[in-house]
Amino acid sequence: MAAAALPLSPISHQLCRRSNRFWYKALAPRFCSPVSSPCYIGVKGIGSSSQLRPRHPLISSAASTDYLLHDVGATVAVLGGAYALVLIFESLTKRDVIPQRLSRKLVHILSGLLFVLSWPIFSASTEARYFAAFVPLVNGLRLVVNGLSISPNSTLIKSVTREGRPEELLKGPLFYVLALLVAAVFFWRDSPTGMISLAMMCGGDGIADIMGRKYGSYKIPYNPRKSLAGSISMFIFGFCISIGLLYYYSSLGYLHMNWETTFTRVVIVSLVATLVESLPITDQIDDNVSVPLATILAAYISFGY
Ligand SMILES: C/C(=C\COP(=O)(O)O)CCC[C@H](C)CCC[C@H](C)CCCC(C)C
Ligand SMILES: Nc1ccn([C@@H]2O[C@H](COP(=O)(O)OP(=O)(O)O)[C@@H](O)[C@H]2O)c(=O)n1
Repeated sequence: MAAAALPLSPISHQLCRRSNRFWYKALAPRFCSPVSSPCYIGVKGIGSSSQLRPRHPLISSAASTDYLLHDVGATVAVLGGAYALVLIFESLTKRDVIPQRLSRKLVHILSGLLFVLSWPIFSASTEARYFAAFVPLVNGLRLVVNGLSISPNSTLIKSVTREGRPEELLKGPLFYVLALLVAAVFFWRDSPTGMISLAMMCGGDGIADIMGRKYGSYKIPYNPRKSLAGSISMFIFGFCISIGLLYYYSSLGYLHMNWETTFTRVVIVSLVATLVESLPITDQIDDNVSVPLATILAAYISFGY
């Protein structure tokens, strides 16, 4: 059912823009596509003016077909990239080019960041985010199938687990791909929140392990299992990658950042993520849950979308 256009006052326009943008964009994009026009009150609720309109009757089925073929192609390409990435690092580990532990962390860092960087290859369709999210979904299913030893794949297990036990796939790695899926579906490429959460989980948390193990002699007083070097590395690397992603998506026209305030906001969000990661809660909640969740909360409060 198409939404009904009801012009709203400027204040309602702003309220509508900020208060419903999140849920409406994530859950109702199949009914709407971006235009500048009055707010809408429709079956699914209120959507902000710069987001929503019923699918235009003049958008031809040919255009929809083009979008569909474009997104299917992009999905196949990114799925192939994911499979190749794991294979490459498994091969490097097999040939003793790099140690297994470093290989796993590099997969941790590169998988999510390359996934975020791949989002612009998907179409301008409002459904494109779901095609992108299909990639972590397939990899999540792959982790479950292998984690339950239904059909164990030694390449995946060697490249992604600490000790080579299949059931390890059902913890950190599975939470990791679920975080990628959430970022794509609920935030996508026109919100800083999802990309910053992945910058901190993939880049920040990943480098913390590498630098912490190598230079982490000075331990954190409240958590002897983590070190100051690891946390400082997470903050710096996560901040830099976050700014890099925001600049990347701004330069492509998906984001319009106020850079005078953005740096400060990303510093605050990076500090929150680093503090949460340093807490002695790993036995209760995996870093691949606590870090993205804390980052999403901090970034959504800070940026508002
Ligand atoms: C090793 C991984 C997580 C473990 O985290 P932690 O326990 O060390 O904190 C990463 C697992 C990656 C997964 C097997 C593959 C994910 C691929 C991704 C969905 C798409 C990447 C596409 C890109 C173009 C390569
Ligand atoms: N802030 C941090 C994070 C990790 N690390 C080091 O990296 C190792 C693995 O960290 P972790 O338990 O968070 O590993 P993942 O859950 O990220 O795979 C720790 O045992 C520390 O040696 C650190 O020194 N400082």
